Amino acid sequence: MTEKTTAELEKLRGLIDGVDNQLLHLLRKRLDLVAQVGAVKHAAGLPIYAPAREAAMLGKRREEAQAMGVNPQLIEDVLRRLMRESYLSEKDVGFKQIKPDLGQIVIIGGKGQLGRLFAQMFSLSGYRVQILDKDDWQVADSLFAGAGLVLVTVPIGSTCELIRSRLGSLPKDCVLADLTSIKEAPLNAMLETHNGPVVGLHPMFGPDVGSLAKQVVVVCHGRGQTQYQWLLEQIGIWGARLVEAEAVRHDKAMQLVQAMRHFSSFVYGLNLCREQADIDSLLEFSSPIYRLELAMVGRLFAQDPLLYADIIFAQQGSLEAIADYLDNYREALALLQAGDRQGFISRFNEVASWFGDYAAQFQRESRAMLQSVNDMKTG
Ligand SMILES: O=C(O)C(=O)C[C@]1(C(=O)O)C=C[C@@H](O)C=C1
Repeated sequence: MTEKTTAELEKLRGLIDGVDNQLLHLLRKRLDLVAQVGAVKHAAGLPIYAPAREAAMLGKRREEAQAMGVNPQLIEDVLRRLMRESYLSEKDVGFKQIKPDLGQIVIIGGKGQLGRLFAQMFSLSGYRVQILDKDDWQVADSLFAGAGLVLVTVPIGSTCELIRSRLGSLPKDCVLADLTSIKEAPLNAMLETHNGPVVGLHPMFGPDVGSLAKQVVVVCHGRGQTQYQWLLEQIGIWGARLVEAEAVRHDKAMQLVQAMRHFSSFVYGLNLCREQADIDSLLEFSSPIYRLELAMVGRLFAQDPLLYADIIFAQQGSLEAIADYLDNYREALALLQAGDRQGFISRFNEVASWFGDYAAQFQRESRAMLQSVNDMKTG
């Protein structure tokens, strides 16, 4: 590089540093304003996540960006990242308590990660929360006596047995709910055991989400909705979207969304391990999509095997869904073994037309994800 080039670059980089510093000051200002919005919302009991405001704001900023010769997607990306920060900061002021006159909340299995997250969210909303873990059963009766909600979040394998053997004498108005990732069996166990209000919930996220804004919680109604409506509203205040479903339909979807998905990630990892694949080389040669896939598989093995065993072994139907998957794998492999390129292409087209417009939608969505995977690269 010539001295002139170095000097020019230095000067321009100095100006960029100045602009970035102004951006930082603007960010600080925005965070402070959002903190004030958080306080106003807390007082009024409004949910963190305001989709209509977000859509209007993004639309306006995109238009303004266009007029200024700035890529509209750039301002949208920046604002979406900023709003993620807003969800976290609004959580700091706590949440409006929808049912102040509720007795205490007892979380069975509250020392598990998901249990701890819900305990934190209820505490941030002003409720008195008691954790009942496996060694605490001697105090269970006294905790249940004043309970307005008993929330079960224990491993799937022990959920129904625990409900039937331990929860037969809750106060009549106490809401009984669970967070199990299958719904039919636990819901039936709760309905048979407790005569009061019953609802099944399935949070469709892991315990490391940070904020519940935009996360989905599936709701399977049991009995006495008017008595647990406050719980649904409370979850809405935390920013989550409630999706109502029949337990049977939910469980069927989980065979694909969870059991089959996790099982194939498990086998993918098992295969890499048995092949003694060199992860460093894989990463070095990886395209963004491969890196994303590797991250998705690898993250499974950073977690508790019991959790995944629970999910995969929970339903007989999952075994069938996984067996079907294996059949399709074998059939596709046979095309390869027979050198049947045309057969492969015609299956591909069959699947593409089945996906229809979703294929293009998924391509658009994954493009943004892949770009952020690439942005994360250093060196
Ligand atoms: O305007 C609000 O209601 C806010 O909470 C602020 C804000 C933002 O960061 O701009 C954050 C979250 C909402 O979903 C919408 C907008």
